[in-house]
Amino acid sequence: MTNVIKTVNLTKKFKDTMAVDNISLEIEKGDIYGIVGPNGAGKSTLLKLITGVSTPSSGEIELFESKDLEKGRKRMSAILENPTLFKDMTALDNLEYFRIQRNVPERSKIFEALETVGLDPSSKKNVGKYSVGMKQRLAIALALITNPEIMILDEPISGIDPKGIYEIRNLIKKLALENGVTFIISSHLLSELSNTVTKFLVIDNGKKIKEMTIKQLYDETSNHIILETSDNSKAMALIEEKFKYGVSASENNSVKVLNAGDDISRIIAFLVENKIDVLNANKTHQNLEDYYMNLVGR
Ligand SMILES: Nc1ncnc2c1ncn2[C@@H]1O[C@H](COP(=O)(O)OP(=O)(O)OP(=O)(O)O)[C@@H](O)[C@H]1O
Repeated sequence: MTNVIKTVNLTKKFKDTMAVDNISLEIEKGDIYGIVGPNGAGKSTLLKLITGVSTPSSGEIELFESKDLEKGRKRMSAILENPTLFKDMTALDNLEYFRIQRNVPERSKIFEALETVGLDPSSKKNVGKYSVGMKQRLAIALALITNPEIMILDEPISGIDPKGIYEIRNLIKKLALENGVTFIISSHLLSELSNTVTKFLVIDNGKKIKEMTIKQLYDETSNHIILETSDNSKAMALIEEKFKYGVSASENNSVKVLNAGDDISRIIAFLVENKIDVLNANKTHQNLEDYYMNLVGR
């Protein structure tokens, strides 16, 4: 696979603050790459370094496997803060303004972009009357008119209602899958990104805490077992002794066996051999926010 973005020991220091501290990452074509971290973790600064809004104190960036960043950044579009949209103009007129400003010759691009994000080009409604979600879709349309291969969106779904989030999510996935656009999107919440990204990086105090694919996340968080048995106390004692897994009493008169998902059949068979009836046995997910809080600790 082709690396479209690579950073090596990327660092940005502001006086006493290490906003980005030695971050190395590799993002492949078509990835939807999430950057997650609490307030002040360094997410925006990292995005600004990649887009060239800010210059690194040290470290390196490669775009499309090249150090020619000026050329690479022409193939990238970013929405770092709420873009300035003209509130008393329609979506179409806003896009027309930006098309001319950005020297995009084909007028058809603005219709294509509106269609992609699901906004009606013939709408007479001024943008000032748009919901937050519609404004975000328009911002994405605006970023699309230059046909970017990389899109960088700083907190694209904050402040949007669930329906709006659903639409933005599907839009990002569609663009990644059908058009091969590579995304970097940031968020405070792992749960907000987990339905969208293919891979993510958790940062805090500018440092890389954990990088994993979404599959690894689900493997790590879905590996517990919830059991209902005819004798929970005895079941807990036997499982702990035989398998050395952590066990605890769980809600609804059940038993939770930690990180034991791969042994579910052996555990059931063992309990039955020991004359304990297993009434119910399921693998379960750890709450993603709990998992995330364990990683960042705040
Ligand atoms: N221009 C600047 N001058 C001085 N310090 C800065 C500057 N920009 C960011 N910082 C500091 O760098 C750290 C990282 O900030 P950054 O905005 O990148 O975090 P963030 O993860 O995007 O936070 P948030 O989610 O609150 O937007 C913070 O401690 C911030 O105060």
